[in-house]
Amino acid sequence: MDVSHILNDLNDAQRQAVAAPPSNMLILAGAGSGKTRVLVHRIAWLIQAENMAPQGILAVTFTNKAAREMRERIDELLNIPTRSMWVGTFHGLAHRLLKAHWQDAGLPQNFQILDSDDQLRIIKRIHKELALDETKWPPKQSQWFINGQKDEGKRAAHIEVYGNDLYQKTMLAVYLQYEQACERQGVVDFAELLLRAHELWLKNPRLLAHYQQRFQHILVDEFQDTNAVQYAWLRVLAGKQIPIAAVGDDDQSIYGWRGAKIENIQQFARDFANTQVIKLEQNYRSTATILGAANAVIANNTERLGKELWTEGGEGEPISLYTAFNEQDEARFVVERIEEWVKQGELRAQSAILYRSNAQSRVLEEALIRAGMPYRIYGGQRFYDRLEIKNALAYMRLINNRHDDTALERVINTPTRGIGGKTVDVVRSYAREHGSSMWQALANVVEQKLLPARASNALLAFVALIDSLDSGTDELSLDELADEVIKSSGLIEFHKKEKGEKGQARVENLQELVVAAKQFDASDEELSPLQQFLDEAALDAGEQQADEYEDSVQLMTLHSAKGLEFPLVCLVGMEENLFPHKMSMDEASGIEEERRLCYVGITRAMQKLYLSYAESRRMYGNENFNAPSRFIREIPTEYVEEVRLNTTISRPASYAPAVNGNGYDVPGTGISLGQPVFHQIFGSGTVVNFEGQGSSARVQVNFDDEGSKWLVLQYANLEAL
Ligand SMILES: Nc1ncnc2c1ncn2[C@@H]1O[C@H](COP(=O)(O)OP(=O)(O)OP(=O)(O)O)[C@@H](O)[C@H]1O
Ligand SMILES: [Mg+2]
Repeated sequence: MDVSHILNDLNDAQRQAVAAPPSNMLILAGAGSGKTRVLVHRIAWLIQAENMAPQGILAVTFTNKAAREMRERIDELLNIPTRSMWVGTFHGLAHRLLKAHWQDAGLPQNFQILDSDDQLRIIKRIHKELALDETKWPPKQSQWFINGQKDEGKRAAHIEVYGNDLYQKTMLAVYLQYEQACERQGVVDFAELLLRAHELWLKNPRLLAHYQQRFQHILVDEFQDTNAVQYAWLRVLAGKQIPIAAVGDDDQSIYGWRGAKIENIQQFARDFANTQVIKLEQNYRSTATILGAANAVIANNTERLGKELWTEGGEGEPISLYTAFNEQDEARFVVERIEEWVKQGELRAQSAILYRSNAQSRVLEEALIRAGMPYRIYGGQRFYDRLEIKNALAYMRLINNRHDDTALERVINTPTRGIGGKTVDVVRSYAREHGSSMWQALANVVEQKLLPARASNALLAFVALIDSLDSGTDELSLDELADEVIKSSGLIEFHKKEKGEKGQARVENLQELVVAAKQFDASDEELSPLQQFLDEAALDAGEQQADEYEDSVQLMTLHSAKGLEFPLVCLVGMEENLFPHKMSMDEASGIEEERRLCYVGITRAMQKLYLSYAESRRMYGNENFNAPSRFIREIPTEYVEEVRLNTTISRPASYAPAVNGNGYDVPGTGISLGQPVFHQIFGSGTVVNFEGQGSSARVQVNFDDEGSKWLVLQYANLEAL
């Protein structure tokens, strides 16, 4: 068998890594040096040259998308079926194991994955039951505590409270109740997936032995961001016999806040015998200018293992730096640059806008919409995270498992069907007192006449609805069921009646769910298609969005950009307090993690990089005046060119009479573009456009929940926020 093609297009160091005899290996190298490429070629090599069976390969990637791409690349290189290969994220692989061995893992067969919203909902309820004051004990803090403990491999039973520490005592009480609630409902949160998968090895030596025989090689990408449980899981699985190849870059460790441990890199060579350490030093991704800037920024970090990166690539264009007047101006600038890019015949999909916080996306999205430019948010408000989709899925979850209280609470009165908060309270307390699910409690509460007749009837109607939907599941295909659910539940009618674009979008999303169900490929014969669909929805969380195939600008947070590359990158919001983030500034290690995030951002760019910051920025309803980010100063000036534009926005300081639609202030009204406002009916939103002036002025407001509306200022009674 000719294997030479697997070694083509690799440099010497890469080739050495790809073709090495199977052994423990650590590839430690900077961004764009071909780590992921080496991993893919290594797998192909192991199969073709070392005769390993595809099912002997276990590969861990950082996202589901990366897993799909890895499989495709191997298909291309080898032209053999790779379905039996295990490729996925830690969470995906853990889920697969738990589904296959639910009994050994102590889980119900139809256990559900709990996403972070639903997790918070359960924790809120526990806080209520424990009568914790929400201002003193924010549920988010408990959520953070619980997940942090699980990431460290600790269950409530493992936690010792020292002395009379009120914080620890309280957190432990919440954690204990939370464990019970999850157990009762048969739900598993993200951190739990990993923890259970790890315990599965420890509790079932025979099962472990089975997988140790099956897998002949383990490979891990983005190793610098593995947390304690993930590392322990790998270590136990690998044992002394399975070689493991890990690739990573300590300078790109950006999930410390979620428990990732850079130290795992140093630990690796100690824990895995005869580890061969390979360094890759040539960058193939970026121009010399971009690489020079990235190297200069990261050089300011003290805690580094130390690596060199060089490129044969040319100098390329300078990095452009734009000082925007405010966030609207910044968004407009970025969109114009991308328009220019597209005019030169380039693809939109080759351009990316990267930002530190999700909340920054809205203004950018609005500017893109105004310019009629398709865009896609990668890893942001994902399809399966959208409210209407989660509601529809909750119905399906309830059909699948009546004891899923979280799903029940979500939809019992959505859309409204006369089951008020008080009724739900009665059902909830009943369930709690009797240690039953809410579904069981429903029947008892009605039977024992604990509620007024009207409330009881409403509950009975709800029970009948779910039962009748369920009775159809055997005959209906998955998409027919989804269609039936969105119709019979009243969800689609409800959103149709909602006015504005948002309602329309929600209706479209629900219809899209039926399409998704139709396209769904239920491959596991042992589980019902519904169960598999729900699992996939919860796990994949819509990394694949509806418009994936349309040529669109890519928007994402810096965290989601890891491992990706784009010819054109716009890195926005380069301001102190925003990036580096305010929350990180108290500790040196926090700043270093932000700097690594900046290094990740810069090194995503292949040809051209734009940096921008806004002198004033409205976020979360406040106007902020932040200094330019320190990371800008850390880039040597020789790489940077400042952009000056004739901006059409006049600054309030040098107030000039505004022209319709062009100026900043709406003349004679005290309202300005970009201003957050509140409307009695439509809620909060932002002024994005206007016509006329004074008492005849009309303004266009983008409401957070109600979409965009034109309002006559005089009658709208807008409250400036
Ligand atoms: N020997 C090579 N010849 C040509 N191109 C290469 C070579 N090695 C890598 N590349 C290209 O360089 C780019 C970066 O490679 P890759 O994504 O594997 O780097 P990485 O080290 O995984 O980066 P990151 O740290 O950002 O994940 C890719 O476009 C890849 O195809
Ligand atoms: Mg990579």
